[in-house]
Amino acid sequence: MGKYSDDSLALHTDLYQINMSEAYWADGMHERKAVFELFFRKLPFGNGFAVFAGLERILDYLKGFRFTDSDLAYLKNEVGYEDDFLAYLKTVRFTGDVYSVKEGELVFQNEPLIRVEAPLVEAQLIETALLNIVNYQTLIATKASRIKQIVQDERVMEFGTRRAQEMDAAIWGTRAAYIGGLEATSNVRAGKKFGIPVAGTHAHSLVQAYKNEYEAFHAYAKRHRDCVFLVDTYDTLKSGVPIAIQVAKELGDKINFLGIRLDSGDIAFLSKEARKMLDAAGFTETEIVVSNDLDEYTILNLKAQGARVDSWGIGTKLITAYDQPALGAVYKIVAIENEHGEMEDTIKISGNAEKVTTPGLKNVYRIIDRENGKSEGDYITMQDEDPASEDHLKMFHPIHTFVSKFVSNFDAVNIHQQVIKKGEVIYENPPLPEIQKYAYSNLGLLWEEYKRSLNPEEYPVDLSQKCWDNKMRNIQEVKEAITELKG
Ligand SMILES: Nc1ncnc2c1ncn2[C@@H]1O[C@H](COP(=O)(O)OP(=O)(O)OP(=O)(O)O)[C@@H](O)[C@H]1O
Ligand SMILES: O=P(O)(O)OC[C@H]1O[C@H](OP(=O)(O)OP(=O)(O)O)[C@H](O)[C@@H]1O
Ligand SMILES: O=C(O)c1cccnc1
Repeated sequence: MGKYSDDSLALHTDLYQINMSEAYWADGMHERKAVFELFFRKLPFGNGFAVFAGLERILDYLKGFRFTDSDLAYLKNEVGYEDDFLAYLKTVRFTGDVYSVKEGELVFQNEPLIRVEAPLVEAQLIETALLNIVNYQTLIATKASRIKQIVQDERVMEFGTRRAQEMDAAIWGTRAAYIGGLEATSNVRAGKKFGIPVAGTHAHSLVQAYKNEYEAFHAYAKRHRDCVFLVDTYDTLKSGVPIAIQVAKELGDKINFLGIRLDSGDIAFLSKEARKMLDAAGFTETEIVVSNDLDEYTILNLKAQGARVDSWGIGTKLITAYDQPALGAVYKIVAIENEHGEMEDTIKISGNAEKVTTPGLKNVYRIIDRENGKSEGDYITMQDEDPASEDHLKMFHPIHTFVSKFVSNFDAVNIHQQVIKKGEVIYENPPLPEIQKYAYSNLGLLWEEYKRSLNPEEYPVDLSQKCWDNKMRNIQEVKEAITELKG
C-alpha cells in the first residue's frame, strides 16, 4: 500500500475541497454555519422517478470522518500544506446536522435529497464523497426498479460483479439493485455483508472442463441437491436440454431439478422450445433462467415475443448503468451564517434558468390527495412555512409558472428526516428487505403516467409562492449588485 499505510475516507475528496477549507480556516470563516443541498436536475434513463439509495454508507462515512496521522503526513509531505492548518485538520470531525430522505424513497428532479447544516469546512469537505455515493447508488436502484417493473412477477437476479466498475461498485451496486427490487445476487460477499439472498447456476467452464454436458451435470449434482444446468455450451436444443433432462431422470429424487439456464442465441425461440421439451418430459415445474446482456428493453421485447422465462439474470447493463452512466447530482450551498450570526441566503445564477439554485433553508413536502391516496407532486417551501395548515395550495411549475393547479384535501408529508444531530447518528436504517418493500410500496403513491418506462409525464416538483418570491428577490439582488459594480 505504499508508505501511507491506512486508507481513511477523509481523503476521499477533491483537492479543491481541502484548498477551500484552508482559505476558510485562515480567514476565520471555517466555523460559520453553512447549509448545502444535494439534488439532481434530470431523472435518469428517461424514467419518471428515481429510487434514493446511499444513506447507509453516508452515515458510516460521516460517523467515522477524521484525518488519520498518515492522511496528515501525506498532506504535509506530498501536497505541502503547512503545520498550522494540518494541526487544525487533525481536530476536524463531522459535528453538523443532516436531513435526508429515506433509502427507497421515490425522488425527483430539483428537490433536495439531503440537506447538510454544518460548520462550513465540514460541509465542504464531505461534498465529494456524498455525491460519489448518492450518484452511483441512486442510479443503480433506479435502473433496477425499471427492470423490475418490466419483469413484474418473475424473479430477477443480479449477476454483474465481474463487469462492475471495480469492487466497491459491485458491492454497493448490488445493495442498491436489491433496494430497487431485485430478488437475489450472485455476489457472495454482498450476501454476507448485507444479508441479500444469494443465488446462482454454473458457468460454461464446468462443461468445458469435463468436455461434455453429461459428466459435468452429474459432477455438479453429486454435491448440489438444487440444480440449474447451463444448457447452451454446445447446442441448446440438440444437446444441452436433452442431456439435462436425461441426468435429471437418472438422478430422480436425489436432486431438485430446479431449472436450466440459457445464455446465448434466440432467447424467445429457445425458451419456448425448451419449455416444450421440459414439459413433455414431465418437468413442468423446472424453471427457465436466462441471461446475456439483458436490460428492461430486451426483457420487454422478449416478453412481447412470448418468451417462456421464469427467472432473469442481469449483469453488465444494470451494474454499470450502461445507458446512462451518471446521475449528475450536485451539492450546492444555499445559506451561510454572516458575521452577526444570522443565516443569509446564497444563490448561484446561470444563463440557464434550470441551473439557478433555489436559495435558503427549505423543506420538501409530498402532497398526497386524501381521497385517492395519490401524490399530487412535491412542494418545496421555506423552512418557516407549514403547508399542512393550509386549506388549499397553489402548485405551479417553477420555470413555466403558468402551469399551475390548486390542491385541497391533502396531506403534506415532509419527506426528510433528521439522521444526524450534532454529529451523532440518530437514525437507524431499517433492515434491507424493509427498505426494498418501502420502495415498492411507494410506487403505489404515483399515478401510472409517472411510472411508465417510456416517455413518462413530468412529476411536479413545485416551489411555494414564498420560496419562489425569495428566489426572485435573490436574483434581483445579485443583478443590482452587478449593476452597481459596473456603474
Ligand atoms: N429473441 C430475441 N429478441 C431480441 N433480443 C434477443 C433475443 N434473443 C436474444 N436476444 C439478445 O440479443 C443480444 C445478442 O444475442 P446473441 O445471441 O447474438 O448473443 P451472443 O452472446 O452473441 O450469442 P452467441 O454466444 O451464440 O454468439 C443479447 O443482448 C440477447 O439478450
Ligand atoms: O450478460 P450479463 O448481463 O453481463 O450477465 C452476466 C454474464 O456473465 C456470464 O457470462 P460470462 O461470459 O462472463 O461467463 P460464462 O462462462 O459463465 O458465460 C453469464 O453467463 C452472463 O452472460
Ligand atoms: O450464477 C450464474 O449463473 C451467474 C453468475 C454470475 C454471472 N453470470 C451467471
